Amino acid sequence: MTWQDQQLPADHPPVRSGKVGVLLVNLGTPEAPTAKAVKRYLGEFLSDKRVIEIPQIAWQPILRGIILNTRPAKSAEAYSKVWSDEGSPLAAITKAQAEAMQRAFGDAVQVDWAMRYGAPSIPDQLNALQESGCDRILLAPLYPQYCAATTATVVDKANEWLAAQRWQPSLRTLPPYHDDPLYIDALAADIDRQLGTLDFDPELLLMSFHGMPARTLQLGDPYHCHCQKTARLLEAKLARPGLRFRTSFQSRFGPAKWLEPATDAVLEEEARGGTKRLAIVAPGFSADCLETLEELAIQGREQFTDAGGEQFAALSCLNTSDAGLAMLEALLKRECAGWI
Ligand SMILES: C=CC1=C(C)c2cc3[nH]c(cc4nc(cc5[nH]c(cc1n2)c(C)c5CCC(=O)O)C(CCC(=O)O)=C4C)c(C)c3C=C
Ligand SMILES: [Fe+2]
Ligand SMILES: [Fe+2]
Repeated sequence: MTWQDQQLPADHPPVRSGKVGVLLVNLGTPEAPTAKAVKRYLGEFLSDKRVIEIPQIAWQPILRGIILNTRPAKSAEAYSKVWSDEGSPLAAITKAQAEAMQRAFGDAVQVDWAMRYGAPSIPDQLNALQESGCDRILLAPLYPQYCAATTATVVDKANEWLAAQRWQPSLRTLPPYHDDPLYIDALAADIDRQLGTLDFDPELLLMSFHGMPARTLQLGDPYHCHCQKTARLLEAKLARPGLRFRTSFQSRFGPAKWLEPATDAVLEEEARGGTKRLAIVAPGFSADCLETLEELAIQGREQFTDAGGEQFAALSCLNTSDAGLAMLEALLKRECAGWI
């Protein structure tokens, strides 16, 4: 018998049950498609030093004086076009992914989800996991391609929380999975399935990844290389006669040079060059969100057809597809080796 098995005094803090926790994390999203909610969200997101890598003393006046007074209204309008009954697509899909993983793992593991910016926050969800008895937690940033602006800031936030704990749980982090056969095979299967439902045969499959400032490549961020490797492996897996592939980077922000080619420029160039039928996919996004549902599916279609393109399809992200959930379950279970 250990001392923990004996009668505990009434003022004794709770003793943990030795459960495993899994926390799925994605970027974050506003609470509502309103300028006020978007302003709060962008204020937190764009104040992150991992996202905007210029000295805060120079950046904060630009952010508070210009960006947060102009961008929220425009972004809120875009969000309102994709908002669902369950709220922001990014949050709703991440929640559904966590619920599916909870069913797959069963009672021995507690699965939850968090947003890096906005709610539910990483510290709140880590507290909840710990309170429900988890002493081992797998932190899973749902970014296949590692990027300091996404993956690293999730780990930073969790470490900040960890630093404030007397009794820390053991923490593991899901590594980037940009070239993992589980991921490439899931993408290929789901893209193949979706291409089979189209009423046209695309000439081009454009693989669009979220952009980053070009200088982050020189600074040693592997993001660009991870995207290129995903694209190369996916192309090899999906190759078929008559289908060309291209890779591009979307969602440019600010005046600095970003990774190229830009998705909007490629859509226009392809249409002007005579491509009539195009499908676009965003393999770097685990869940559909503003950047895929509005920027690609709505604006992208307009850019392509305005420049002479005729048929356009924006494919869904892995979301809660069979292939996507099976991949996620396999990745997470592998990372929990020795724990469950
Ligand atoms: C998938 C990886 C992502 C990287 C890399 C990334 C870098 C990055 N993003 C911005 C600025 C914005 N991104 C916004 C939305 C957004 N970004 C990602 C993912 C990555 N961003 C997602 C999943 C989303 C969608 C969120 C949603 O609510 O659906 C936005 C907000 C929308 C807007 O106002 O346009 C901004 C701003 C920077 C500056 C950056 C790297 C430096
Ligand atoms: Fe972004
Ligand atoms: Fe590279």
